[in-house]
Amino acid sequence: MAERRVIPLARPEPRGAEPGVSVRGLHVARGGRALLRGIDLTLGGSGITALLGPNGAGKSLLLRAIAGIIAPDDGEITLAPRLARPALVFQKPVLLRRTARANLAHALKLAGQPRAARAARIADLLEQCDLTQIATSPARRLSGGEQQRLALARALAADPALLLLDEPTASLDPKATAAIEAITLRAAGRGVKVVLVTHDRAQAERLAGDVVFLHDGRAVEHAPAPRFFSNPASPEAQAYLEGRLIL
Ligand SMILES: Nc1ncnc2c1ncn2[C@@H]1O[C@H](COP(=O)(O)OP(=O)(O)OP(=O)(O)O)[C@@H](O)[C@H]1O
Repeated sequence: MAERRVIPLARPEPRGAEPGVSVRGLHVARGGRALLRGIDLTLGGSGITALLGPNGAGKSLLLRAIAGIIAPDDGEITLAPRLARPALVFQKPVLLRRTARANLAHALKLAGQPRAARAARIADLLEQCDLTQIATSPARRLSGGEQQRLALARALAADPALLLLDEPTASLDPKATAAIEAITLRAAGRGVKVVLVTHDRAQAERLAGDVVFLHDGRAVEHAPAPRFFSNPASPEAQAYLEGRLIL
């Protein structure tokens, strides 16, 4: 009989041994400028990894490359088969100009979910993301936080094993941020691998099991979060964590 898993609310620890995302010699250039410059990384198949670093470091580009929506100029990215269909959530939610429920119905249809199963799944997603009360509201009338919860619900519709979040709370207030963080932690608790781009060091401390610090197109450091925050190894990360500009 299948074992039922209890969903922990605490920060999930990375299971380091299980490979998830492998990035080898990744280079991305645009307009003759090298933007990602030889990134080598191995991320575990579960837990939350934060991509942290100053503006322009290359965090979003790396996330998009992992998502497969930008092509490397050199190098390769390999996803474990289980993670092969990632879902991506942007800072500014991209939603259909229809109700919250219709947005989820559309996502489920795209995910190939049989029509008969959709209603129950929509109810589940609305519940998970605290959207049940506003299911019939037009998405464009929702607050920023509600729209982002809907974007997350839509991303979760296809039951992805890899969730890629690009600054999902950057324009949200603390309460809305807390709601997004809770959904993220619950997803990770169910075994979804999360890669989170954030500017917010405190958010990385709250959520992440491991941190990749990027600077100037390079992954300068990759460490377990407690070690990264208490004892960063690279001068760049030390400067960043002390609030100094890295020139
Ligand atoms: N399509 C593009 N063409 C030219 N330059 C680009 C393109 N996309 C990104 N860049 C540049 O690549 C660098 C890295 O961008 P990226 O968005 O990945 O940074 P980031 O670390 O996510 O920064 P931020 O936190 O400000 O979003 C920046 O200097 C950016 O201006």
